[in-house]
Amino acid sequence: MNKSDLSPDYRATCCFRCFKPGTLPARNSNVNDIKTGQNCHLEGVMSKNLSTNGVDIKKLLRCSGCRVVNYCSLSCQLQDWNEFHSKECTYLKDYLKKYAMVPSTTEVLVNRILLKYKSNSLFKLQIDMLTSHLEVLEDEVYRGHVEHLEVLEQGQHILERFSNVSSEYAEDLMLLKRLVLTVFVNSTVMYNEFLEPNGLMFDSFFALINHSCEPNILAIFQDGKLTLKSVLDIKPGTELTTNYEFTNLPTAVRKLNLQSRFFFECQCPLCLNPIDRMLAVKCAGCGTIAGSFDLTEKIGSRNQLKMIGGFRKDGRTCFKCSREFPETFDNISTMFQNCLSTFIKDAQTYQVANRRRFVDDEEHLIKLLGCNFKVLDLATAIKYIKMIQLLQQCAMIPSNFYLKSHLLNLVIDYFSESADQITFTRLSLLESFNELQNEKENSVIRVFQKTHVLKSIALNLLNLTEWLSKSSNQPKYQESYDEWFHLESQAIVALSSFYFSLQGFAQVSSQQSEVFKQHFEDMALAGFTSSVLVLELLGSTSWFVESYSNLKFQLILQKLSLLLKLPQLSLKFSTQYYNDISNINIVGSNLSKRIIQFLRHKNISVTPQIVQTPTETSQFEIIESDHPGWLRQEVADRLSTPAGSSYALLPQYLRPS
Ligand SMILES: C[S@@+](CC[C@H](N)C(=O)[O-])C[C@H]1O[C@@H](n2cnc3c(N)ncnc32)[C@H](O)[C@@H]1O
Repeated sequence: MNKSDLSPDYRATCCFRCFKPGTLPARNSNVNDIKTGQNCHLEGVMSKNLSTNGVDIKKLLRCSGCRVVNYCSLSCQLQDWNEFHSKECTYLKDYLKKYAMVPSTTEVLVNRILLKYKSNSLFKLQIDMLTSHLEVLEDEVYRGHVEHLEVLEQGQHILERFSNVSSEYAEDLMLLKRLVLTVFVNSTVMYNEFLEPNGLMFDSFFALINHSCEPNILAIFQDGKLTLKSVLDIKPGTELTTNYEFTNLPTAVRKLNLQSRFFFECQCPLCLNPIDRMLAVKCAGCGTIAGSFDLTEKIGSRNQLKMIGGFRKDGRTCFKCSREFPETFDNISTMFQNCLSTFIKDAQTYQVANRRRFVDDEEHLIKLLGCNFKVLDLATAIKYIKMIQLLQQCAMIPSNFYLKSHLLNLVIDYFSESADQITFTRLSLLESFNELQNEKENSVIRVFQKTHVLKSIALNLLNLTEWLSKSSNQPKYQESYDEWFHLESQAIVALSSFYFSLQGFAQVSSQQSEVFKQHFEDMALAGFTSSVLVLELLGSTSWFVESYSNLKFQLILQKLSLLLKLPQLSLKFSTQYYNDISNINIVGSNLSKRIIQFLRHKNISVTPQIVQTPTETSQFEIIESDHPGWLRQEVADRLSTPAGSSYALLPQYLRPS
């Protein structure tokens, strides 16, 4: 769940009924218009499987009545027709006609809920029970809360469109308003097997589960079904909690997001802890947290890294185990500060805030900041908010593979002038990759452009693979280094600062630093980081296995060295680099297969380990019942079995201790 996921349109990527991946029908595809006795409109024929670079994706069938929804098969289309679509088809058609655009996924969902609400009394009862926060939003005071503006604006748009399309809706605006809010507060973004978002789900029982930043269950979507997995041992009677917000964001960011989308102040132990574990510096020896950055404090102040007694007086020795930190407290603080400043600069450059007009509105801003930020002048405060937004966007790259697909969306949103100028799906990336292979003949290295992020990344990947195929130093890469860095800077700097502040930096003792330096110089890091970014963006790889922390550290050091204007390091090719690449753990990524093919073609041997996405353990379907208490008890009872070993792929913080 994330507020930015409220309204994307997923219909072009999967079947509207079973969520199997697919692509839109070709515009001039064969039309085979079959009308059944039930007036079901069918357009297109099931085409041969598209096979691009080994990806098999079916072309979808489009309903020729509304031309809005798509299905993978006739059977899905008929099922959907019987349950919902026959009742919404005309409405969607009118909508398309009136607005020359298709309604967002949220709108379609609200419409379906409304239909069921009116025809099913049990469902109506369940919906009426759910939290909508309508009262809060009717309250003038809350309307001034900037963090709710986005939700309010979206809600308002939906209402306007609904009532413009159909007079029926205009008659019952109050109900519609409540349903819209109910959907906002209670719906969940679904993910496909590649962990890419592919729809919005509403389940009146799942909606009863509260949030925790340390949840005990994880919602998984498979084959159109919602499954709950325990991520901790759960004793019968324990309240089930899931995470509405990404749990590995800094506390301040999590809280802001939860407040703005779900209207509550999280009081979980993690949020109440003054130490923000996402911004903590830990001792590599004993794990003691030596300090933690506090985003609520004034930017520009040295006090940003809070001392909490983990360092001895010399500022670089662990209080508990006497291990020496690689840097003094002050240096760490300064470095972190520098990373943050870069964020701010980037944010200004790309005018992220332009998309969030309210940030520039002084009055709103002051309301948003409230008393916590009195110390900030307005200009600093604006910078601060921009930075928070960037953190939100960038902080989610590492460690949690459930975030990758989300990042993908953010990247589209962030880098493109208009989100629909670029379709950043796996398929399009692969296509661009091919396209660029030809372009590469001319040795063009593109400077990063907003609308060309996809191509730039693909090109970087191409550079990387070419680079890998040669054993000598490549001076041209040295020349293009700045461009590469530019391309990656937004995401990578964020990543660096986070990992630097997390375990990465502290894992390196001073004894190791020489070794690292050598290793670091030896690595073709610019290429490396590109490849990681690509793999990460594809959302289908877990990070690494053996080389995990090591490589991550390389990445961090490199970026930090640039930020801190340390001497440029030469970028030499090394066999170590191959080894590291081959250690990447691949979760069925087609792009990864493509890379491997490419590398093999260049006579580079790679033996990736294929790891399956976690599937089997502790799966329980949610079955409709008329009593929510039943759900909790039943599921809690069943989930009391210890979480099994198949959780190895879960993010660390979700693993049973
Ligand atoms: C999906 S609903 C969860 C079910 C809700 N508690 C109910 O009884 O209808 C989301 C809403 O529950 C409340 N909520 C969920 N988790 C919470 C938490 N950890 N602390 C406070 N309120 C929470 C918030 O009001 C939020 O908007």
